[in-house]
Amino acid sequence: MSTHEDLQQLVDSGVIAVLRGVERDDVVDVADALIEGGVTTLEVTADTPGAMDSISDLADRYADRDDVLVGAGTVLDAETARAALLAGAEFVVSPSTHEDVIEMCNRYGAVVAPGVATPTEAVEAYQAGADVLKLFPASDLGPSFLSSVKGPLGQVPIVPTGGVGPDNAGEFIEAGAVAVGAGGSLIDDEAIAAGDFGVLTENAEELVAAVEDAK
Ligand SMILES: O=C(O)C(=O)C[C@H](O)[C@H](O)COP(=O)(O)O
Repeated sequence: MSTHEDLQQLVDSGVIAVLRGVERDDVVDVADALIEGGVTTLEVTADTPGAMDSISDLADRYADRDDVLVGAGTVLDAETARAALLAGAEFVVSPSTHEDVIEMCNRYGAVVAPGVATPTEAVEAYQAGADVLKLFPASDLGPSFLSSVKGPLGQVPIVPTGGVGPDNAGEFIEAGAVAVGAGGSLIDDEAIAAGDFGVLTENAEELVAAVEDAK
């Protein structure tokens, strides 16, 4: 798919699941459970041991699923971005803005979502070639901050991430977010350790419902 189509799909999906610290042995079960609950955009963070292998496992598993997007998160440099793209990542997310990461993703046609926390950072990242911006840490900044930023910067697609869950996702969408990113409210380490992946499906369903209701 083209960058534009991937971006559209990411936005339409409404929720980006952040898989941080999920072991490679569990990653397919976790992904299957989230997809069953309606979360079809999956970000494996690069600080997770074996992250590139996990990305590759997921990219292979869902190669025939046009509705599933696999990407990399916590990407802080161009080397990590390139490794993620080679492993099969279709999008790259960072908690901060790195021009070399944006450049690398633009070069290979992958969606890139740098992290921003101020209007100046938002404009600079968008100007540098970001496709969508991750507002981070979103729950500390709050929906009203997002709504204020969207006043003058209505053209910039923003995905709030960090502390987002079913209780506040709707407020962020109403404040102008195109989608939300969520880790902690979806991923339950105890449930994963117990092999109870149904909990993740329920978490996904709850978050998707909150986003859909607000759209
Ligand atoms: O480093 C990154 O690229 C990140 O994705 C930062 C956070 O891990 C996410 O923002 C998820 O935060 P929670 O939903 O609060 O778990």
